[in-house]
Amino acid sequence: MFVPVIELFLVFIFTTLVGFYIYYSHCFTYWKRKGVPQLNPTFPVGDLGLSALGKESLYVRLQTLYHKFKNGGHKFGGIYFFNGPIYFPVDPYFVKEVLVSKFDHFVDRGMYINVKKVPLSSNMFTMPGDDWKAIRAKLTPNFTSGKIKSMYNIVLEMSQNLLKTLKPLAEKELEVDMKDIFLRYIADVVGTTSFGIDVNSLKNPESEFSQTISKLFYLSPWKLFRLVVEEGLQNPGNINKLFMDNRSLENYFFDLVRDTIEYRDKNNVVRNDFLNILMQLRSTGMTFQEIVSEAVLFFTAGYETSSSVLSFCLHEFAHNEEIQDKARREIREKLGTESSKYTYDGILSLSYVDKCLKETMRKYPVVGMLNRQCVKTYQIPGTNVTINPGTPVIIPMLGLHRDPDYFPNPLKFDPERFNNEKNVTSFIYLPFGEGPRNCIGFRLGLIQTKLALAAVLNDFQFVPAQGSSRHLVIDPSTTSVVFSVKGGIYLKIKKI
Ligand code: HEM
Repeated sequence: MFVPVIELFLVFIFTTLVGFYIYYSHCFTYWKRKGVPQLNPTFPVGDLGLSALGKESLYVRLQTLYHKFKNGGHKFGGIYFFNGPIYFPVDPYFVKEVLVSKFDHFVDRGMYINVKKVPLSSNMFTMPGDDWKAIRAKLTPNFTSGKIKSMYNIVLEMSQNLLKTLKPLAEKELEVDMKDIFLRYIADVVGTTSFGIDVNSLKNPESEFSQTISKLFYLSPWKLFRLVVEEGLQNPGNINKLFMDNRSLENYFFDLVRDTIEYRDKNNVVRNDFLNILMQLRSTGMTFQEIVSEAVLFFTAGYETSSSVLSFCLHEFAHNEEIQDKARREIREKLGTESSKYTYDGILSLSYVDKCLKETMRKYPVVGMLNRQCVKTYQIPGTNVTINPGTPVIIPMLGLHRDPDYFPNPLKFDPERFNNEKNVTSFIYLPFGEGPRNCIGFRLGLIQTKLALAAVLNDFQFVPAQGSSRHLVIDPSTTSVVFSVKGGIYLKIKKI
């Protein structure tokens, strides 16, 4: 009696595994059956290759897939994240279809949201359809150049703190991790504008706020494992759970915002910052939970992105002395040498610095891909193929930005590419995304990076640290959503 039970059990296990394998392999025929070009997905990771094991950056992998489709003469294709199918436009015409022309078919990002279990998971970045439209409409008037200009003094004050932090390091001509310094500068700007508190992480890197946000971006292997089991990785949008499902962070931010709001209400404090704007929106029905979620979003969306752009740009300046000198000349000629007097309009007039930043964001698109989700059956133009609602879409930004057909010699840092903006074909250069769901905070992102660059270039010179590599390489094992470099970005800093 005993032996047949074991045998039966083994047969059951074997049949289940074979059945699962057959089902899983069948998933890899999804695009072929639809008549959409696909590559050679492999069991079990699909098209993710080594990036599934953290041995190649996901953005680099997507860049490889982009070239495989393009070299095969395809303008779009279908890829697989594990066994999940993803629509993958390659040609700018098809990119534009998703982001703008047929935006109503691709309104969502398909991000994980669960307001009850993970309250911070729901915000303007992640919300679907009508909820997103409503919040975007409410918040858009608060990101105009006029509103950002009214926050300029906060940015100016932080830029002066940045100089104070760098001065003693420059006097000793030390090699400094500029990514770390800029993270602290941006934490001070975005933390102050989003939460209305003096963050002070430039002066005090060990502050409670600094410690807490370092947890926001730390992802333990255990969390990743739980995510795989609970949600799967077939949809890139599930990554949102990884970041926002953290009870202690949640408590910290809820307490922080509650205390500040109570204080401001009690003392009639009005400040030119995002928190004030969100507080005013209470009259339109915005709840406390929504206020905290949006404040945390503004912080996270501006923090790693802006500090990465700044450190990448300085890295390029260090390796291109002439470009660094030309940028400094422009700053001093147009704005003088007292950076505490630089004005909002003055910063905007720095056209060469602007080109340098554009070229930085081309070479190192801090968010290496854009994502959307199909919400309405979409027919790919010129074909009978339809994309079904629920299908995720990925736009391979790194592939486009480093495509030699669009940007010859793509690893060369050449701000002159942007001399004539018309030369930069649209829907190829997408550092802030495009269409109705582009980056709402791009003005703040640009002003805080330009001002910091102007201030530090005016006072200091940057040269490569010993042994630093010419072209920054994305850390393959990173779980960060931004283009993240292993070991920081070290530069030697000298007083001028
Ligand atoms: C240099 C700095 C920044 C870069 C490179 C950047 C880049 C991006 C990109 C690529 C997207 C996705 C756009 C798309 O899918 O089409 C995005 C979305 C977004 N960004 Fe930024 N960002 C920056 C700074 C900021 C700042 C400072 C804020 C807020 C204060 C912000 C708030 C947002 C929000 C709320 C969204 C979602 C918009 C929506 O779904 O409606 N960003 N950003």
